Amino acid sequence: MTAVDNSAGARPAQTRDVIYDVDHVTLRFGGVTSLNDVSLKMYRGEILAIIGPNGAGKTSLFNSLTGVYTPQEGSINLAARVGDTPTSVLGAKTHVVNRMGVARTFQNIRLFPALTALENVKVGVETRQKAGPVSAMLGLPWQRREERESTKRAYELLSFVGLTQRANELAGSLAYGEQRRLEIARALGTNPGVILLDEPAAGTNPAEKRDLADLIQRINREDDVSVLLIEHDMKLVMSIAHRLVVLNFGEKIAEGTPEEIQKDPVVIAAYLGTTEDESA
Ligand SMILES: Nc1ncnc2c1ncn2[C@@H]1O[C@H](COP(=O)(O)OP(=O)(O)OP(=O)(O)O)[C@@H](O)[C@H]1O
Repeated sequence: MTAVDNSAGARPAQTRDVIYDVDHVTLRFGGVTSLNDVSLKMYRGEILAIIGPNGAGKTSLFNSLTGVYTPQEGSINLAARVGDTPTSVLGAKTHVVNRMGVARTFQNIRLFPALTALENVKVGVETRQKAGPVSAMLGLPWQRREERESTKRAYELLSFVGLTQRANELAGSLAYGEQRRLEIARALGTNPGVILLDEPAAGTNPAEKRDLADLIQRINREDDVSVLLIEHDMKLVMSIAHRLVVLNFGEKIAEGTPEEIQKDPVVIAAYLGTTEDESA
């Protein structure tokens, strides 16, 4: 992996503009506590990674941030776009959280395989438009204008993720790494302030991982979208994240820069499966 300039990490600390404010969140499923009193802040402009061993609670956190789950305790406030007033996401439906400026990709790719790459991105873009099926059928002038704008924006996004040449191919026929990038393009189509990427590098080869690392940094710099990332590939995470939050057994055990996290004995013990006492 090439050396990466993480200096943008200084930006959030200066502005302290909070996107997500997670405060003392606890999420239980029957007897299982998947998040235990977790607090964290995500700042505008940053690439923040959530890491931790299997079952640590990373996906539970993503699901709580996007309205899929409603934690029993604590609060989660969101101000995704510049100037937004912090608003609780607890109890909000996922599509409402999306409209509040949060886009997401999933561990298991969720494209429409029988639609073209272009059509998949247009689905994302059109969630922001006002035309419904009736006006689309009637072909009203503003509806036709929206259609043109949506096609133009979808082409821009395909170009941004390097898939212009694939625009008219079925999503299901694209290579795995291309599908991952297409999912990101579709998510960006909803014009988010923050994008949540759930294991974007899963199943990709080393060249695809490098492309992905580059793409995530471009989203953050050129498109000015804050990025929250779950990723098991430590090399990738450490090369692009400004900050990391580490979960283990549903609890936040550490938070800091890649350099701080890499040498944190509590984190090392969690990944090696030992307790501090055992490793002493
Ligand atoms: N819908 C659910 N019902 C019951 N238990 C759940 C549910 N979702 C998550 N859990 C439990 O919560 C805990 C945390 O799971 P979660 O999927 O959030 O971890 P993770 O860090 O994302 O793991 P992985 O890296 O393996 O994806 C696990 O014990 C899991 O079994």
